[in-house]
Amino acid sequence: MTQTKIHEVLHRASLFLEKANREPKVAEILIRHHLGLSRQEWLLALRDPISEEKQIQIEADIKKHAETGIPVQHLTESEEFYGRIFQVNKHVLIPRPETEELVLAIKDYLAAQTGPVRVVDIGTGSGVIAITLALELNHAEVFATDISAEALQIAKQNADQWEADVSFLEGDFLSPVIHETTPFDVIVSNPPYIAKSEAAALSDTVRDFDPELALFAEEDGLAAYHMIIEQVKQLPLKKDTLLAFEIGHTQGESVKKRIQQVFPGSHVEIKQDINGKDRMVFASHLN
Ligand SMILES: C[S@@+](CC[C@H](N)C(=O)[O-])C[C@H]1O[C@@H](n2cnc3c(N)ncnc32)[C@H](O)[C@@H]1O
Repeated sequence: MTQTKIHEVLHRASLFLEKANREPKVAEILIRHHLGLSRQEWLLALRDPISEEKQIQIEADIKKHAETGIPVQHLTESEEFYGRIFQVNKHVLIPRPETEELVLAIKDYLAAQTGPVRVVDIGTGSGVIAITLALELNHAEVFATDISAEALQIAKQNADQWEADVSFLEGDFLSPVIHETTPFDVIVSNPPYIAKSEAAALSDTVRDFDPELALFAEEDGLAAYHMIIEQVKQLPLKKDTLLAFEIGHTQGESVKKRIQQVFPGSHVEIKQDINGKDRMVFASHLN
């Protein structure tokens, strides 16, 4: 009897997902996960036989994903961010590629800085922004807050795994660092920014699986920005302190206007992502 090959399972699973209106690429990710294959090993292994036991496990996950929309990252409990694998679970937002662009833009902003930098990441979730900045910047002192104790637990595990030095603090946006007396160089946040009214239009993969706390905000999705901007006013600031937000693509002008109202004379720039959509707001000269 000829044994089933990996590429045959891939073909079958991809077709199944396509018919279910799901992304066929998920098949490769799940098969690699179950077989413990890296991207490099994958191509070489495609013609290898696969055991019946593994086929059953893979098919069960493919079916679950097709039927419920459960994100592949929840099945593998991991996601790559900025070239590193991070643990994720139902308590944290699955990190998005747009947020990698935010980290890159912050690195660019700090490129000329030679000394140590102080960073606070607000609503850290899985910790990807804080941990990546701690690892990518020279001599960074990094703080990260979240209101979710469960999210902070995952963030701490990720920091331990990557040996990143980050102080994680539980609390409301900037509250845990509000009494700091030394100014931050970077105040960064990818806060919840989706309006509740948009929930129905979201894909089930997002709406039913990312934590509500990570997705939705009042005031048409702007409430978190408003609260954070008010809190920034209470912090000691330097001229080149950067306030960096990830935003929903329609929110740039509203967030910019609010920053300029609270900090007249500030320099505020709306930045686009790789798809040409407004995705970040960077503000400096806040004092
Ligand atoms: C959009 S997620 C971003 C997660 C992570 N920074 C990322 O970019 O993948 C927003 C995060 O803000 C947290 N959050 C929501 N409300 C908060 C609040 N009032 N204070 C602190 N964190 C909050 C959520 O728990 C969630 O982890």
